[in-house]
Amino acid sequence: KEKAEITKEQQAFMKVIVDSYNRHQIPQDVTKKLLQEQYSAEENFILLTEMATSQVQVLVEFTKNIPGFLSLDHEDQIALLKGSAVEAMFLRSAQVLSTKMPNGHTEVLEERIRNSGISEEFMTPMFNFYKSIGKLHMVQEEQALLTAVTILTPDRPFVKDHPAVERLQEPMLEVLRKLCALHHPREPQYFARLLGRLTELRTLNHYHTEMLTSWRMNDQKFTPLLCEIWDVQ
Ligand SMILES: Cc1cc(Cl)ccc1OCc1nc2ccc(F)cc2n1[C@H](C(=O)NC1CCCCC1)C1CCCCC1
Repeated sequence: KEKAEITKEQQAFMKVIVDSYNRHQIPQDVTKKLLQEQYSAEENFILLTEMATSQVQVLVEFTKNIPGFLSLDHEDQIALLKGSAVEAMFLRSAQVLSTKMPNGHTEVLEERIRNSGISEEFMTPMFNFYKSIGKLHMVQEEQALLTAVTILTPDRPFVKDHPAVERLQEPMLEVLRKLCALHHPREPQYFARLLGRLTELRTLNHYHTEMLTSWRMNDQKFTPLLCEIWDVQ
């Protein structure tokens, strides 16, 4: 019995993370802009760098609210942020695309993304991921916790104190497991499928530098923050 119930302290814990996630939602201005018109590859690249730059800043604020994060070794805090920022961007992009929109808007958005300047070879893995996230119909709490679980992945490059990160990730996974059972009672494998998406996310991480350098334009410009996060320039 007690295994399934979300305890009082888990509820409090989850509230901190979900409130912070909601406070830091990227305003849907990227979809509004993309729905307005098909921009050139150059304009789209600038839009991406603007959105990505603000998303990283938002991610840092969200991460600071994760209970216990700020008591981790400072270099490990940086390593976790650097190691998860791209995955968090793709996760956020997937969540934006799977948001319910008026009829036909999602199709237009997909079309604009397909013609944005990202080279063809990355479309399939990217949209496969978006579709697989969309099919999960995650509730907000699940989205927030999945983002927190992604950030607190112990085996990122340069993380020294793995056990300390695992100790923070474990309670997060426990609450997420209970949430999945609560919101998807008829899908006992839902939690496992959710975690399976994190594996797909890592493969997208693998492509990201090529996605940027192969963008259909010359001499891409990056903000200093993105040079850190995107391993470019
Ligand atoms: C995240 C990411 C990383 C790399 Cl390397 C390459 C590409 C990419 O995003 C693709 C991508 N998938 C999307 C799905 C829905 C959507 F509304 C926008 C999406 N985007 C790009 C974007 O603005 N993403 C930001 C969304 C908010 C959080 C930070 C990132 C737009 C940029 C303008 C040209 C059309 C693609």
